[in-house]
Formats: sequence, structure tokens, C-alpha cells
Amino acid sequence: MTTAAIIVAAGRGTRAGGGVPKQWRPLAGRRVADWTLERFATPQIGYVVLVLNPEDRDAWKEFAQTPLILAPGGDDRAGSVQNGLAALDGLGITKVLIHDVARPCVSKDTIRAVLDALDSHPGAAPGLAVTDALWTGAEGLVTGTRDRDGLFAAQTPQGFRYDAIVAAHAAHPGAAADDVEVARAAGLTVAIVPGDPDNLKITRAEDFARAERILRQDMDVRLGNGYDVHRFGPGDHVILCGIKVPHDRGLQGHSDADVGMHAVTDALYGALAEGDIGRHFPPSDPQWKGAASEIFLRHAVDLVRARGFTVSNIDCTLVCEYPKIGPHAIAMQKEMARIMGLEATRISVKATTSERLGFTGRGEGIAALATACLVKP
Ligand SMILES: Nc1ccn([C@@H]2O[C@H](COP(=O)(O)OP(=O)(O)OP(=O)(O)O)[C@@H](O)[C@H]2O)c(=O)n1
Ligand SMILES: C[C@](O)(CO)[C@H](O)COP(=O)(O)O
Repeated sequence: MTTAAIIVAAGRGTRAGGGVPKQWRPLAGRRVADWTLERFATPQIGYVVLVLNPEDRDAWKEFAQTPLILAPGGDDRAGSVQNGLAALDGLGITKVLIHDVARPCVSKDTIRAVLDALDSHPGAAPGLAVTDALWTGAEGLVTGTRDRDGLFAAQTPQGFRYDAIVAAHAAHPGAAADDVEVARAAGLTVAIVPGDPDNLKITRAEDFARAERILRQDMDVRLGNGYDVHRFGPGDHVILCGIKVPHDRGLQGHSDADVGMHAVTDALYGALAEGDIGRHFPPSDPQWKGAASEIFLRHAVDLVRARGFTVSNIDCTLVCEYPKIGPHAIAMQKEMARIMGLEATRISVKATTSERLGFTGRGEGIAALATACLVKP
């Protein structure tokens, strides 16, 4: 049985405003679309189709590098779904889930419930029973009441047997509120599985704050700190945060003595309770003699990802009188961001003197402190 998910992400998010379509706007440290895609990254789902608006050129380029199948958006939601279904043609799909990118808080339990219900029904979708009284209204006045019994608020993912929903869409060329409407018009029965109040659709500007609260309540946030010192010795440059800085002395160490990168690497290991660089790259091992510290940082970042975390941000402070760090700080920030595969805005590199006090003040060496923040949704 091969299961696929289609994430429709070609809308413009006009009701949410904000200048950028809502799926590309930041939410709790990532973009809305990243949260949504992460929810469908499960072994139960063999293929994920991301339906993109042809105008979103950066997204096309970015996601071309991933295992996602990309499909172009249609003029309306139903058109986008049809293009997503077509992209799965010939792959032997039996069950398909169709989900709004604008519902980033969907739980894996909801996804599982829809998939399980498809074992006994051709369609299934989460619905929330309406609990509030219902009115009709006009011009700010209540004009009547409606019976709420048997009414549900429709959510996604809406799941279907693949061949049945392809045929249903082909027979329903016009607009539709959702895929359940399309399926029912074709005579398919659709089971209601319990909806989740947290599975909101970000529709208006104020929905971002609620979605952020929901996502943050389940987040695992870890902090780590790192501290390192290297003494000066003979040389004509130092390597700091991956950048070669001319100086009348060099830093001594078993590796390239990049004290800033070592502090950052130790902060990452610390956040994972994984010891420090020495545990992973023992100084007694000759293969690390003169090694580029990039190797250590990459190892720590890979470990972070393997544990399911992402690096939210890094703050690194170098302590020395000389060399002056300011002219190189941006290059250091960019280099660390490149190595870590992060946006440069998530990395801070700054410096301070120790007012000529202590070993850094006497110019005997450089110290570095770093803090890392990791998050797991
Ligand atoms: N032509 C379209 C229109 C909508 N969608 C997607 O369908 C879902 C419907 O949610 P909605 O809140 O209506 O999204 P938008 O159409 O982006 O919002 P708006 O109506 O405010 O512009 C969203 O995931 C949206 O990206 C789509 O893929 N293709
Ligand atoms: C499919 C849907 O999410 C079900 O609630 C919804 O109908 C799509 O969004 P819209 O706001 O109705 O366009």
C-alpha cells in the first residue's frame, strides 16, 4: 500500500496580509510551510507533493533540492489539488491525504486517524463538532438562530482512496470548498474522524499568534554553553570562526586553534548533553593534528539534526585586545552560517576586551564564549 500526501501551497494568503504569502512567513522559528511539511515526514507516507504557485520562484528553486515532488498551482484550491493528484499518476498510490499548507499545527495523531479510517471508508477527514450556538446576522444584528446539531467545522488532511478522488475531481470541474465536497458529489462516503481545535487554518493576521502559541507549547528547547581558550605563540595570523585574520602571533593548539568555533561547537554538544570536542575528537588522536575546526562544527550540527533538533541561534563572544574583531565579524558570521547550513541572521559573532586585565588583557591568548539554542518541535 503506497500512501502520499499533497500539500496545497499555491494560495496568496490575501486575508492574512503581510506582503508575503502566509506559507512563507516565519512562525515559531521556521516558516509556516516548514512546520507543515515536517508533520508529513513520517515513514507511513511514501511521497509528498508540494503544490507551488508559479510566482514563488525562490520556493521552486529551494524545494527542487529535496525529495518532494513539486507541482504547479491552479487558479483555485481545487485546481491545485488536481495538479497535485496528476503529479502522483503512475506511482501506484492507493491512499492520498490532501492538506492545506496553512494548517501547520496538525498533529501526527490526526494524520494517523485519517489514514486508519481509509482502511474502511473511501474517504475520511477530521471534523470538529460545532459547540457554540449559531446565529445568522446582518448589519451587526442577529437575524436568527440555526440548529448546531450535526454541524462540523471541516479540517484537513482530507484522505481518500487515490483512484476514487482522481475520478471525483475529473467529474467536478467547478470550484469546491474542499475535497470532501468533491468526493461526496461523486457519491463517495466520507468518515468523520475527531478534529483537533489546535489544527487551525492560518487565515487572518491574528491566527499567527495562536499558531505560534500552539507550536511552542510542545517544543523541546535546549540551551548549551561553550568556553575555550588558546594561547598565543609564533605565527602571522589566527583563524577565528573560520576566518583567517592577520596578526603578529598565531594561536597554539592541537587543531587549527579556532577558539571561537570550538566554543560554538562545545555549546552545541552541551545542549545535547554530549560532552565536548575532546570527547568526539580526542587530542591524543594524531589524525586531528592541525585539523580544520570546520570538521568539529559540522559533526556537532549533524548530531543536532540526527537528534531531531534544529539550531535556532548561536551567540559567540571573542575576548581579546588584539586582533580587532569588528572588521571581520560579518565574514565570521557568514562563514559559520555556511558551515552550519543556517541563515546568517541566526549567528551572532561579537567581541570584547577584558580592559587589559587577566590573560586576555595581557595578550597571552584569546578566550571565547558561546551559547547555542536548539529546538525540537
Ligand atoms: N489557487 C490556490 C488557492 C489556495 N491554495 C491553497 O489552499 C489552501 C486554502 O487555504 P486558504 O486559507 O484559502 O489559503 P489562501 O488561498 O492562500 O488564502 P486567501 O484566500 O486569504 O488568499 C492553502 O493552503 C492555499 O495555499 C492553493 O494551493 N491554490
Ligand atoms: C479545505 C478547508 O481547509 C476546510 O476547512 C478550507 O475550506 C479551505 O480554506 P478556505 O478558507 O475555505 O478557502
